[in-house]
Amino acid sequence: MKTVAIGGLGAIGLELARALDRGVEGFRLIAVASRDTEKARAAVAGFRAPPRVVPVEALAEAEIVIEAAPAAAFAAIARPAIAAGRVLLACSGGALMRQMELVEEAEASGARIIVPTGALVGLDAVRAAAYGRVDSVVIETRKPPRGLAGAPYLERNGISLDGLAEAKLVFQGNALEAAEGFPANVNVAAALAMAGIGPQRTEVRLWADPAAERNIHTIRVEAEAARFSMTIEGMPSPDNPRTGRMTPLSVLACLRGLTETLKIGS
Ligand SMILES: NC(=O)C1=CN([C@@H]2O[C@H](COP(=O)(O)OP(=O)(O)OC[C@H]3O[C@@H](n4cnc5c(N)ncnc54)[C@H](OP(=O)(O)O)[C@@H]3O)[C@@H](O)[C@H]2O)C=CC1
Ligand SMILES: O=C([O-])CC(=O)C(=O)O
Repeated sequence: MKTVAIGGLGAIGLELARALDRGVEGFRLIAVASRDTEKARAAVAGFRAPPRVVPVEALAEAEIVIEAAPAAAFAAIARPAIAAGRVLLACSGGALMRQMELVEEAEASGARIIVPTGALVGLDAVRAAAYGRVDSVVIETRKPPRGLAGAPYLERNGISLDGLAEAKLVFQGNALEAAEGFPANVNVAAALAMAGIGPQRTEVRLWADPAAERNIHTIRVEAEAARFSMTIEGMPSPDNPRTGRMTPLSVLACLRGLTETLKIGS
């Protein structure tokens, strides 16, 4: 049995905690941390085996630490886990991409940092293609306006999405600029950039679309070995419209992949 701890109990973290409590072969949830300790206690109170509610630094007691908190809380969860040489599953890929010195720290401590595919599709193909020449990687994301509300880039540039009548291209730039401007929205772009040709060369286009009922991500890759495009239309989570329901499922698949005898896909 590998021990697991979760930092953040929102749309992703609570789903994962519930799934682990129902039983995921080979893994046992021992601790959780969140911003509001009382809320966290109440959330896990009815569990079959309630995990301890601990401060974020104590999550590193577990062999596997799942980070599922806002980007601003990423380092507080990641650093102790990395220092203790743990396996860190990081949902806030954009935050990681902006603090890549953590990867060097992990190398020194023997920790591993794993970014699940999350709400995206096709990172296996992107990683494989990146062993050869890749000419371009583009991601186009389309979300209902409520899934983008409050992003720092929109506020800084005075872009209002209220009463939007048709789809609007709200951002075009590289993955680093996107992660800075939309920390709660473009973790998929960050994961794509880290899987492929890096944040400077990965192009991001972000649309607010009042007709969209799903979070739609299309990637287009031009590489020497292959040209491919893939689209995923994720159902927004009922708890947080910015986050797709695929994300906790992807983290579960990633977790199982750490130990399963037969593992399909890279
Ligand atoms: N890789 C991917 O494909 C995707 C990644 N994400 C990213 O994953 C992360 C989690 O997303 P999601 O579950 O939707 O987010 P939510 O906003 O639904 O939940 C975040 C949770 O973190 C808690 N929290 C807030 N501050 C802290 C803190 N300082 N320390 C510990 N916990 C804290 C919140 O507590 P409280 O409720 O008390 O505030 C809440 O329980 C985000 O960074 C998001 O952008 C999201 C979607 C897809
Ligand atoms: O869930 C999604 O569609 C993607 C998302 O929010 C992110 O990348 O942060």
